[in-house]
Amino acid sequence: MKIIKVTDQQAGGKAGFEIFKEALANGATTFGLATGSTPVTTYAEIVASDLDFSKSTSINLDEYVGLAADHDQSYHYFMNKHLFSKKPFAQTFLPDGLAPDLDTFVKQYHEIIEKHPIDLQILGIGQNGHIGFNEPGTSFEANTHVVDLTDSTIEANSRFFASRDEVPAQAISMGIAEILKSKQIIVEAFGKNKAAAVKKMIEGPITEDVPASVLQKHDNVIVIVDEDAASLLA
Ligand SMILES: O=P(O)(O)OC[C@H]1O[C@](O)(CO)[C@@H](O)[C@@H]1O
Repeated sequence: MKIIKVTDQQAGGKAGFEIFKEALANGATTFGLATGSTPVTTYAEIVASDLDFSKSTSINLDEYVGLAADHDQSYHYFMNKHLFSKKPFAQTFLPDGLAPDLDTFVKQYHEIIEKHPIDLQILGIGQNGHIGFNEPGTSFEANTHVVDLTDSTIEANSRFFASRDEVPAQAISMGIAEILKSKQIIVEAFGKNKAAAVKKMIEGPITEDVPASVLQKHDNVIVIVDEDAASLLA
């Protein structure tokens, strides 16, 4: 893992942007995208740039089950707001939170990922070490699947909802096996509340209890951390 330490999330956004820019220049066509508060500065840098994604494909990591694309807490809404409305891609794929048959849907999403190998995947990390919505205990062999969110994730994400009760209990997430097939991976983490998860991801044992620790097995991972998120590293 290559580690880039930055002063704050703004600088982290610039560092993430530079990796997107280089990947695009080197011919990357398919980008795996994440939501959450972490990647917003990278997306803002992309929006402010003259980079052209109009021939690119994007595939998002996850979506809440039960939220329509126009719900203001859905990840569809997030992506349109922060990126797609201002920087159009040729085609974008996101899990359908309202898919009538989730079992069929997750298989179809897996086929989409197989058909469009991801050149560059951006990830955030949950305080419990989750990547995408792959919670602790998720098999490293898993492909796209339906996840029961843990209390800690529901609690962490409740800050975006009017109340904790409104946070969906389930999500659809790309699986760890699919994430690991990405040619290059960026993990961004900012703030003290990510420090323990960052330490376990980089220095801890590789264990399904800390999903992000599996990234130690990938040969092209760049971790972008601010001083707070890096504060527990050796
Ligand atoms: O960036 P945040 O809001 O801290 O969330 C951490 C991670 O948890 C998720 O919200 C769950 O998918 C990811 O999108 C994100 O990378």
